[in-house]
Amino acid sequence: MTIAIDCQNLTKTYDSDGQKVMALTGVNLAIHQAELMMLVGPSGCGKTTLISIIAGILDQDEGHCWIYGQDVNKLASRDRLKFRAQNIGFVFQAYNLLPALNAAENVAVPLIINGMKRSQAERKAVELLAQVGLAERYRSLPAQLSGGQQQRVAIARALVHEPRLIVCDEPTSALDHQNGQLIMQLLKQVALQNNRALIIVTHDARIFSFADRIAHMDDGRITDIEATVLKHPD
Ligand SMILES: Nc1ncnc2c1ncn2[C@@H]1O[C@H](COP(=O)(O)OP(=O)(O)OP(=O)(O)O)[C@@H](O)[C@H]1O
Repeated sequence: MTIAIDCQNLTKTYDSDGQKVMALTGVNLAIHQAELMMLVGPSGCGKTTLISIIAGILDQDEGHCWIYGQDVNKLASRDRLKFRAQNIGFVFQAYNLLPALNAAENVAVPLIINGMKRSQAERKAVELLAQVGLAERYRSLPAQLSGGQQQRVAIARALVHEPRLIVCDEPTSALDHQNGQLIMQLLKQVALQNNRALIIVTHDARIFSFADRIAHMDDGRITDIEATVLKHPD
């Protein structure tokens, strides 16, 4: 199996009002191509910090993280932005939609950043919104959508440019069972496509069965990695 993401000995300390907070204390984690890895653990154990480093949004203090062979930390900031825009889709816990743009315009952003013409990008965005069950709502502003609908827009935005790596922080937290299953089927289908990889932070036990492996985290490190026994019927 070919490795997509290789984290070695990652450490990260935050400075919080003069106090040092050790968020990662030496994380080693490898994720294979075509794999869906879930990351679970108690609040504050470092999950968001780890996936932010993997996604190139945050710098580690020590250690290395190779994404498809590229040590993103070593790239100059312009090249890093380009690498991220082309290769990584990120679903934030707080969705981070742009409030002045409607759903289709929000989803089109990664395509436009990567150089696609606006009209073509918005057409593709509408197609993806239909896949997440929002065909009728593409003209709505984020404020006109429910939390679950905003979450689905954020997921469509993370997938639209077909990135090789998709990183999701609690992607089903605002979704009911039916929409949670729909989104996981879509994410799983995407992850299994040639050479992609997917990492999902979640507390949602209803979706554990979609994982290929589950990494358990505690106190800033990975404590255990289990291959899932239960496979989803789909
Ligand atoms: N910007 C920051 N400044 C200071 N401390 C931070 C910052 N971000 C995170 N921390 C601290 O680092 C530790 C790890 O936080 P992190 O958000 O990675 O945990 P988490 O496992 O994702 O938590 P949750 O499940 O609650 O989202 C926590 O102790 C947190 O308080």
